[in-house]
Amino acid sequence: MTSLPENNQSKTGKTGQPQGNPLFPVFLKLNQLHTVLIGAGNIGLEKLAAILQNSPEAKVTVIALTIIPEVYALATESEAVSIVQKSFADTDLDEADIVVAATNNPELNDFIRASARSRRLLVNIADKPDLCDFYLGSIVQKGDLKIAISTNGKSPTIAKRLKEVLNEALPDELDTTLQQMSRLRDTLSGNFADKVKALNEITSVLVSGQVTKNDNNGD
Ligand SMILES: C[C@@]1(CC(=O)O)C2=NC(=C\c3[nH]c(c(CCC(=O)O)c3CC(=O)O)Cc3[nH]c(c(CC(=O)O)c3CCC(=O)O)/C=C3\N/C(=C\2)[C@@H](CCC(=O)O)[C@]3(C)CC(=O)O)/[C@H]1CCC(=O)O
Ligand SMILES: NC(=O)c1ccc[n+]([C@@H]2O[C@H](COP(=O)([O-])OP(=O)(O)OC[C@H]3O[C@@H](n4cnc5c(N)ncnc54)[C@H](O)[C@@H]3O)[C@@H](O)[C@H]2O)c1
Repeated sequence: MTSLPENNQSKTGKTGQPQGNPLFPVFLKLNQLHTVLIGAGNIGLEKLAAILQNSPEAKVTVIALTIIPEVYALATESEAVSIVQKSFADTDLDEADIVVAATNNPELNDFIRASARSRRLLVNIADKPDLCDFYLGSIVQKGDLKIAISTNGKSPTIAKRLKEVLNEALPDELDTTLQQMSRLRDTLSGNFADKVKALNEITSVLVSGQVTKNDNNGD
């Protein structure tokens, strides 16, 4: 992707590491967690679609006063999604593990955030960075490979464009390589350090630069 004009050089911090996005990425098993999604308009639909595209078996309860037909249609594709047509109440979070809100009411958003935090639940209020404990990312997927992109909220549009660039650039064969490596990993014997060494030697052809010291720590 080409830079826009006046692109500044990235800064580095005290440790020499690049400064910038301080968010810590994680990959959640939403089929084992209960997501409560409040709001079922266009933005609620986008969030539900993003959840189900990534985690088709995600357990989601959608709570909203009005529900657009597309949300019903999407919900029928998954047994783990249920829809409750009602006004949001604090107790709707009693069984929740994680909360995503997409309502058109700023006071309600504040109330949902307060309800979630009082239960120590992580909450995302769509498009309201100040109210979020976490952001949704733009996702590139090739089989078992998944890359999540965040711009630290600076430009979701760039996250989306970068996803498109990477989707084009990454070969579909990458997943074949992943499956082969997974099988090979299962067949390797010896101690942990030997296995890590073997796996790094086999994959060294994938990178043009030198093997770094971190390649041997097995994390
Ligand atoms: C990645 C993605 C994931 C997803 O939502 O699934 C995502 N937004 C996507 C698209 C998108 N969102 C918006 C546009 C219109 C263009 C524009 O405004 O830029 C487009 C582009 C489009 O639709 O074309 C509107 C928007 N979004 C936020 C604000 C508020 C603000 O910035 O202050 C406003 C203005 C609202 C207004 O003006 O009222 C905020 C957030 N949006 C985030 C995620 C989080 C930061 C992620 C990061 O760190 O980069 C964060 C902070 C919180 C959150 O919502 O989680 C998804 C890409 C899907 C894909 O890959 O295709
Ligand atoms: N639609 C867009 O393209 C867009 C783009 C950027 C930002 N936004 C913002 O995102 C927010 C959501 O947008 P939208 O288009 O999905 O709105 P929407 O009006 O279509 O949907 C809002 C949802 O919130 C629900 N809701 C409201 N009060 C409720 C309550 N007390 N209890 C339960 N549910 C309740 C409604 O029933 C509805 O399902 C808005 O604040 C909007 O300004 C929308």
